[in-house]
Amino acid sequence: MQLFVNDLTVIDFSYLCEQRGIVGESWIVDVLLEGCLNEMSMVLDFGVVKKQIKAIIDDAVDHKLLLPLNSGTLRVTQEGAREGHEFVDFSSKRASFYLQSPVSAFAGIEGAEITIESVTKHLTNVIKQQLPSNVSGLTIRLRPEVIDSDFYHYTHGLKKHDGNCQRIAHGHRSKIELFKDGARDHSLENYWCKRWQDIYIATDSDEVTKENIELSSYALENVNPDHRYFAYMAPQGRFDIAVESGVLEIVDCDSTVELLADFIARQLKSLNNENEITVVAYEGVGKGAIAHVQ
Ligand SMILES: Nc1nc2c(c(=O)[nH]1)N=C([C@H](O)[C@H](O)COP(=O)(O)OP(=O)(O)OP(=O)(O)O)CN2
Repeated sequence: MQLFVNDLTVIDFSYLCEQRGIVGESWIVDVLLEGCLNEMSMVLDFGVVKKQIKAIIDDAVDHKLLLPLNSGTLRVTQEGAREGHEFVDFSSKRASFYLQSPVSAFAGIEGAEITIESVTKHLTNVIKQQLPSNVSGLTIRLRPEVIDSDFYHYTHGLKKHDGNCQRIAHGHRSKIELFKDGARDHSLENYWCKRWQDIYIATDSDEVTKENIELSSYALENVNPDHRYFAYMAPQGRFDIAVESGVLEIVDCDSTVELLADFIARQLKSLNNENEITVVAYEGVGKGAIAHVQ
């Protein structure tokens, strides 16, 4: 007997890519289970699938930075890091990135690159270990949202969030809808999606000097004048990141979707003073914020 739950959850995360650098991503998760019926005449209670399997998936990859463990340009070390923290150093064709975070903010994935296949394999292995004995088969399907307009991938961290969004390098794949005097403007959307393609969004008040950043000794020897430094303490621990300016947008606000919508609206208003601007900004799949400027 087979049992399915489509749209079980959305995983919002970032990953390191040798070509693209740091990439924010959102994938919808569908689950198919196979097995014989238990004493309740069920393969597995939907309640268990929706709570426990979702929790296993969240714990494994949601709001984390996924590390391609076999990439030749990745270095991971705990030497010199705070207790329970880790340093991650990575170089890509676009830029190099250096981080310190609590270990729980990272997830190592086998392979030289992060793909739907490598993450599916990772999740399948983790979930299989925790299934009851009557469940013999598990198929995980990960898929990006179908979007018929422009979208961007961004990475950020929310230091004031009391959950996993405080992690300094998690991200989203998000669409955006922009309106000038009530009319949709696809060329403006295209401009913002190019500007924020594979971008790291940092808050100006989190910027620190090189003297105050905590990174690996390798990172401190290899940063270049183009790197900017961001760090904060949050309930889970200390977070640090060095990002090159070519892949960075520094905003004058927290990077909640409300304030990103407002940031874009303010920028557009300054260039289109006569027009009423509306920004519908998504954070991942099916949720977001709307900002209006008259
Ligand atoms: N009002 C807002 N709430 C939250 C924001 C935000 O910008 N405005 N942002 C976040 C995080 O950035 C987070 O990445 C998004 O969280 P979400 O996917 O909703 O988190 P969960 O994993 O807890 O939700 P699931 O339904 O389990 O996917 C958080 N909140």
